[in-house]
Order: sequence, then C-alpha cells, then structure tokens
Amino acid sequence: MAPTSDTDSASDTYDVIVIGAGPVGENVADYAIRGSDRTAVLIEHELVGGECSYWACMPSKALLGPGAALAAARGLPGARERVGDEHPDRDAVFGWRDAMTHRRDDGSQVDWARGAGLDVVRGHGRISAERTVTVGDRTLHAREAVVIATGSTASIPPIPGLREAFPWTSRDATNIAEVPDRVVVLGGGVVACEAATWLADLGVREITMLVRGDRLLPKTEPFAGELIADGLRSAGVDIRFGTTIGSVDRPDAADTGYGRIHGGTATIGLVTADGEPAGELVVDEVLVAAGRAPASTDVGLDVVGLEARGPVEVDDSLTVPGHPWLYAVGDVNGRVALTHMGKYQARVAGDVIAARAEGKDLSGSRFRATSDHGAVPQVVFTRPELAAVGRTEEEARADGVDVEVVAADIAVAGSAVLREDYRGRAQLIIDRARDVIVGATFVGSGVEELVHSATVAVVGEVPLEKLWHAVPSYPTVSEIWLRLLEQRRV
Ligand SMILES: Cc1cc2nc3c(=O)[nH]c(=O)nc-3n(C[C@H](O)[C@H](O)[C@H](O)COP(=O)(O)OP(=O)(O)OC[C@H]3O[C@@H](n4cnc5c(N)ncnc54)[C@H](O)[C@@H]3O)c2cc1C
Ligand SMILES: NC(=O)c1ccc[n+]([C@@H]2O[C@H](COP(=O)([O-])OP(=O)(O)OC[C@H]3O[C@@H](n4cnc5c(N)ncnc54)[C@H](O)[C@@H]3O)[C@@H](O)[C@H]2O)c1
Repeated sequence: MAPTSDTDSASDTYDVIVIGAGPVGENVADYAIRGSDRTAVLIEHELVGGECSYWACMPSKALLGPGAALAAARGLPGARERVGDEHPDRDAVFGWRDAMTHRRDDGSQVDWARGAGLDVVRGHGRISAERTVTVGDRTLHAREAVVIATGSTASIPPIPGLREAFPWTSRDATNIAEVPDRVVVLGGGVVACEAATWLADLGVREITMLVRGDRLLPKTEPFAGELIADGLRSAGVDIRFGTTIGSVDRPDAADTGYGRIHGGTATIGLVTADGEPAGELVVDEVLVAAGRAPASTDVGLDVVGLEARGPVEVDDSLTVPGHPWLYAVGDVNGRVALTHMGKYQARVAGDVIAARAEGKDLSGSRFRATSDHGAVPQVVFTRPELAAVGRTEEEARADGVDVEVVAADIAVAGSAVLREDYRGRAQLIIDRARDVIVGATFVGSGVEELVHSATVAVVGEVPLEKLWHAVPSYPTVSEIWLRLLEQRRV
C-alpha cells in the first residue's frame, strides 16, 4: 500500500533521528531509546520495513521454500511417490510470497514502531546541518544522534542499451507476477544464484547465467560454488563463465511494473571477459544481479563535508569519524550487506547512542561491531544450500593465519536419513597456532540450521580440544562435526 501521509508527533526535536526505516533503522531506533525516556523518529520515504521485508529477503525466501520442500520430498522414498508435478504450484507460490510481504502494506510495521515508542514520519530525509534533518517542509533537530540507515539499491552496469531495455532487478524477480519463457541473468553472486533457482522452480524454460569470472559466489570457498553450479545445471540452468553482456537491443521495451515482463524480446550481444564478441542470445527478460550500491547519494552528506557517494565510512562503534553525532548502519556503510549483520550493527549503535546520552563508559565489547571482521555468517538458499561463517581459506592465508584445512563429505548417518540423494561437503579453516576455528563452510540440504554452531565456535574461539567434547546428536547432519574433528585427533 502506498504511504500517503505524515504521522505522529508534531514535535521537531528528538533525541535520535533515523533516516531509513528498514530492518536496521527500526532496530537502531528501538535500542537507542529502549527503557529510557528518550525520543526517536524514523523517517521513511517508501515502506517501513525496507528492502528486506518487501523486495529482498522475505519474498525471495518465500519463493524458494516450496521448491525446496518438493525437492526434499522427492529425495525421500515414501514421500517421493506422493509428489506429483515437478514444479510448485505457481499461483499458490505467488500467494505465499504475497502473504509473507503483506502485499506491501507496512501497517503492521508502523504499529510495531509506535508500540516501541517510535514516531514515524513519511518522506525523504536529508541532513541539512549538523544534527538537523529536513523532511518535506519539516526541519527536525536531534539532541543526541542522527543515524543514516538508508540501505542500498541495485546496480545496473553501464552496458549499451541495458538501461533502456528496462531490465529486471531483484525487485522484479522477487515480485514476479508474469513468468517469462527465456531469461538471461547477469551475475554469479547470491542474488543471481537464488533467483535462477526460483525462476527454474516457476517453470522458466531457458535460464542463461552470464558470469564474468570463472566461478559462482566468488566470495565463498571454491568447492561451494562448484556444488551450487552442479545444482543449478541439474535444474536446467545454462551457466556461461567468462561471459558477460556487451550490448542489449530491445526495441519494444516498456516499464510495465514490478515483476511484469518489460516489453518485447531482447537481443543480447555476448562478450567474453576480455570484451571479445561471443555470440547472441534472444530472451524475453533480462535480470541484472550485478551487486548493489549504498544509498548515500541524496542524504545531505555533502552538507557536513562528507563524500555524497559510496559507502559511508564508520568506525567499529558505527560512528562517522570526526562527527560524534552521526552514525551509519546497515548496507549504507558498505561493511556487510546482510540483514542480520545490519541488525547486529543496529544493536551496537543503539547501545552506543544510549551510553553516550547517559554519559557512560564505552569500553565494553558490546559497543563495537567486532563480528563484522571475520565472524560473518551467511546462508545462501540455493539447492544445495550454502552456509558459511568467518574466513575462507584464501582470506585466512591473506591474514597471515597458520592455516590447517579439514574437509569431509556430508554423508554421515544423519544426512542419509534426511534424504536418499543427500550430497554435500563441509570444511573447517583452523588457526593451527591458536587451535581454534576461524572459518567454516557447509554445503548441503538443511545446513542453514547448522551454521550457528560454527558461528558460536568462531566467535567464542572455542579450542578444538574442547569442541571434541561437544557431542552431536544421532542421527543428525550435525554429525559432520565429528567427522571433521576426527581428522584432527592425535
Ligand atoms: C534479492 C535479495 C535477497 C536478499 N536476501 C537476504 C537474506 O536472505 N538474508 C540476508 O541477511 N540478507 C538478504 N539480503 C540483503 C538485505 O536485503 C539487506 O542487507 C538489508 O535489507 C539491509 O537493511 P537496511 O535496513 O540497511 O536497508 P534497507 O532494507 O534497504 O532499508 C533502507 C530503508 O531506507 C529507506 N530510505 C532510503 N533513503 C531514504 C531517505 N533519504 N529518506 C527516507 N527513507 C530512505 C528505504 O526506502 C528503505 O526502506 C537480500 C538482498 C536482496 C537484494
Ligand atoms: N541469502 C542471502 O543472504 C542473500 C541473498 C541475496 C542477496 N544477499 C546480499 O545482497 C547483496 C547483493 O547481492 P548481489 O548478488 O547483487 O551481489 P554480489 O556482489 O554477491 O554479486 C554480484 C555479481 O555480479 C557480477 N557483476 C558485477 N558487475 C558486473 C558487470 N558489470 N558485468 C558482469 N557481471 C558483473 C559480480 O562478478 C558478481 O558475480 C550481497 O551482499 C548479498 O550477500 C544476501
């Protein structure tokens, strides 16, 4: 539902002003005032709940769930015989997605904000002076803090004809309403891999992924990208490495709305990573999944002498250096573009704002977002799933860690009971000198619930000698821990 009016208090002075009411903005405001008589306002120019709730995490996971459930059932004798159609029911999947996104009605999120004691102001917020933010004809003043939590937007590379072709971005893919027959996906990152998975589920006949590098998910362990490429190929996806788009020609392009096919067919001129011609493709839709840019260009950063583009630089207390009243949290600071990490930063920033307001000492670890460095967990909801935390082998070596790698196939009793066709692999990156795990990667079905055990081990710096006594239950996929630790038994 489109936001229509400003709401709440007519007061122009708050303790805390937050620009951007995505998951991160909501949390920082809540933490900054919780249990106090401080006041805070959320400024939002679109929907309270942000990208995650309506355009990103929630709809994408809703679209992926039914296909994953069918695949799990197909892997288990007794259930397999009851699975009819290969694909999920399209309309029912769309209905489930729409239920998860509340059909873009942010009423419940606004209610939550008000219940938490936050004011909500609709409109575009811009810093207009130190501790001052303008929204429409209102000028708001902050006694304690201004927080930029404006998120990020999809990047569209400057390829001739691409922008004019009205390509789909992740917003269209997650809010898909019409299913194109042939789709080209530009990119090999997380959005590209997840979207190719649900497009295949929804019955897109030809999916071609163009990946300019030589592997998928280049920020993760190479074996993970290989297993996910195998999974996508078995779903019928054509992955072309070392290939990208050189030009797009779509004479009948039209902005028909989110998730609708944006006009007639497009002819894609393919080029190699070196720019050499590599043939043509004719498709019904183009999905650009080529990363995101911080939404920092139109929030008035230049007014306070900061660069008005790119990530807003912050220290580990999420404070902008030299501006002790100004904070940047979530995607906009370029540290980690994940909802759970943005919300973690929000808890840290909220606590910092509260402590500063109360004149408290800021030396405790809760006032620093230390997990942003080397302890970031992420789940990629492909088939198989990928779940990882901490550093890859390459990153650990680059950091000078005395690396030991242990790896094993996830083919222990627990996984065999879960699915007849279980396939997966796990790997730990060990700091030999300190006898602790600094990274872990799991690929397989059900691993999304396994990664937190590794996160606890990494953040807690639990010695491997002690981990040996953490006994995994039988029969569960967690038994992979035993197989991995056995390799280190002396
Ligand atoms: C397709 C897709 C799937 C994803 N899936 C996952 C996932 O499964 N798990 C995960 O952890 N992460 C996922 N992410 C990443 C996740 O969506 C982001 O990390 C998260 O949304 C960042 O939260 P945020 O609050 O920083 O920004 P946003 O969610 O982008 O919120 C920022 C808000 O600020 C508002 N705003 C911007 N500028 C202004 C302004 N000047 N004035 C007023 N309001 C403004 C915007 O309208 C928006 O509501 C996914 C991303 C994509 C694209
Ligand atoms: N499950 C999850 O946690 C989840 C799901 C989706 C997105 N996200 C997050 O959202 C963010 C955005 O995801 P994303 O996949 O858009 O970004 P990404 O950075 O993961 O991947 C971008 C891809 O686009 C390619 N690319 C960039 N510019 C290109 C160009 N000019 N030509 C050809 N290829 C180009 C890159 O090589 C890379 O393969 C990420 O931080 C991601 O972690 C998380």
